[in-house]
Amino acid sequence: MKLEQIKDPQFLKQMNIEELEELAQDIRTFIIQNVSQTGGHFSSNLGVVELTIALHYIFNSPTDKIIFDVGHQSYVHKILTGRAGQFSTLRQFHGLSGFQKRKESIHDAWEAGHSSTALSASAGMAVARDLNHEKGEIICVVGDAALMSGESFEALNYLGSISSKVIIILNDNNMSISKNVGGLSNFFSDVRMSTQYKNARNNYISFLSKSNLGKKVYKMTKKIKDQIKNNVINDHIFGEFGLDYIGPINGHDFHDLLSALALASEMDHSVVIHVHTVKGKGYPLAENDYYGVYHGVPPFDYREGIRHQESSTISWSEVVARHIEKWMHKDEDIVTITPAMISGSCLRSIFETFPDRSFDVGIAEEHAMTFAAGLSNAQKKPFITIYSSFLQRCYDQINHDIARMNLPCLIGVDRSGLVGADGETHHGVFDISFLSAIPHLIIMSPKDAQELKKMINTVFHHFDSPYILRFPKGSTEDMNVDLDEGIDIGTWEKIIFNDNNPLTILTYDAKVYQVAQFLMQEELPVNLINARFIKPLDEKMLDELFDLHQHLLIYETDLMTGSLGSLIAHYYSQRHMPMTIDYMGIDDHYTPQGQLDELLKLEHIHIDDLKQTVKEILHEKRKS
Ligand SMILES: Cc1ncc(C[n+]2csc(CCOP(=O)(O)OP(=O)(O)O)c2C)c(N)n1
Ligand SMILES: CC(=O)[C@@H](O)[C@H](O)COP(=O)(O)O
Ligand SMILES: [Mg+2]
Repeated sequence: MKLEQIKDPQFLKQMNIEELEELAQDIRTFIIQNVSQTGGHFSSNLGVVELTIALHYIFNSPTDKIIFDVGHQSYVHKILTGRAGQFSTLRQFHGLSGFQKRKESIHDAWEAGHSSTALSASAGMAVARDLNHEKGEIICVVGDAALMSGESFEALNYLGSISSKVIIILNDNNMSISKNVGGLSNFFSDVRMSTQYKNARNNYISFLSKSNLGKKVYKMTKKIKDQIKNNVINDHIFGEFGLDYIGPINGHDFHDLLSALALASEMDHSVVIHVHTVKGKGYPLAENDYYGVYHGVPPFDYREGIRHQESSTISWSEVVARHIEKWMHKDEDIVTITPAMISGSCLRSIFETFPDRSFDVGIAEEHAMTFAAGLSNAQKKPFITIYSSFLQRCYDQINHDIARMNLPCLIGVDRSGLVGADGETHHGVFDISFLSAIPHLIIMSPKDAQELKKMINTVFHHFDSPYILRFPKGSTEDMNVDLDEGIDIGTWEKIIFNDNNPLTILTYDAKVYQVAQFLMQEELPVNLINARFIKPLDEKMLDELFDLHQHLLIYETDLMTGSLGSLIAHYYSQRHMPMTIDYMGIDDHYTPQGQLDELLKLEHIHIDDLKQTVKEILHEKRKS
């Protein structure tokens, strides 16, 4: 079938099971061929092909609203709702989003990117529907890992206590990005279909095969309906929450799926349908992918699979992980914690080398942070590595549980700055702003691998405070540093400095190199300071800049409000020290998806924008 011709899911209603199966095959081939070209979320989408088709078969979107938790597995939904033709633009600037997006389609009723929001949102939408006396089901598809996150539990607890109905599809593939963890995941693996439900379902399936299928597929006889209804299981964990439960069912079998969804649509109470699927289904390398290599893929040749590319550079995450691993060999009190990001944070080797001292706590950022606080309180030395954007989840834990008690730890803030294709939900541009307000934190943003390693060394030499170490997505050159080499806390570095230069640029991270290169090439009378500690500020240097009557240009690629520029402005204004300062950074809005270069240009913070600004300031100075 030509998937690009699909306008909306109505066409499904006329199909029989064989046709649905053929469609599933076509969609799988489409995803494998397209996503391997553009890059994007691969295996989660291959796993939900039949499930998504079945959902659109039984329900009527957009009257019925289908919400995908996280949204990284909504590609099949996008194809069935008329967006197959846009897949060549997936996750690109102005292109198709990698998540559900309300402005993209009337079939996208909710949008996310962070995990575990779907149940709470569904509850809100269901209550609003009932208050407005409107019709329509609210259906949310939640992965087994996303379900185990705190917010999902809060919502489950609440849903059982209200009369508004939500249909919850638990998409259980026993995988998070990598293997799923935790007690509940073991419990799910042990759940077997109750014999009673199995019998009732088998009756329904035999009814289906005798019927003419097509549109009638979900019109069950009253007898079969009652038989199944009476066997919806309540003595189950979801029963304890006050929710009905159907399953587990085979998420790649249309008979199973259609019967369970049809039944759920007949019920008048919130119900969980437990669906077993195989993440990566149909692409063997992705089906057997313990570490989540095929979860989110770069462009690759699908005939060969993802190949390791030799490169002269190394990811920032890998630099951090390897150096921490060295420290773990030296100091047995150091422990490593990740909230479900072993693969993205390059922790595989640490987990294999130190199985007793490395902890994947699942998608549980809040727990990860307070767990670290507990370890620190008991004299362990926790290293928690977490993406900047997901750090937003545990603000209170950093503030209340770590910083307030000044518990020593190292928080690695990965993917800080703009991240590119994941877009506005994932850009790590807020962390300086929200962390700089918290007392006791020491915030560091190194310019290269050498400085980063010295910072890690410094943390473990002192281990007296909570330290924040920011590093971006992408790669850098690795550099050798011994474990005893440190750096003075709160000191900045003069990269180019002449007292007579009228202008000083302050920046941090790898931008230091870009700016230095430009200044040296053009031989401009401009100073450059590596403001590698965002907190504490180098007050001695700030005072010196004041004494030298320097005009300052603060160049950031993070949110401007609350960031380094704001901290410096506050420093001078509090002391009544008048300074002329220009600021470059991201304004008060969300940055969309796209390649880094495109986004920097969009935000007017590209190195070319800096060059322009510097020339304008110097021109003004020459005039005056
Ligand atoms: C708050 C938050 N933490 C971490 C992530 C990163 N993340 C995206 S998908 C995913 C795994 C989701 O697993 P599951 O819900 O089981 O869905 P599956 O991919 O297995 O279908 C993780 C950890 C995120 N998006 N949001
Ligand atoms: C959906 C999600 O949150 C993750 O899969 C994220 O896309 C991973 O990002 P990286 O590719 O930067 O690890
Ligand atoms: Mg899963």
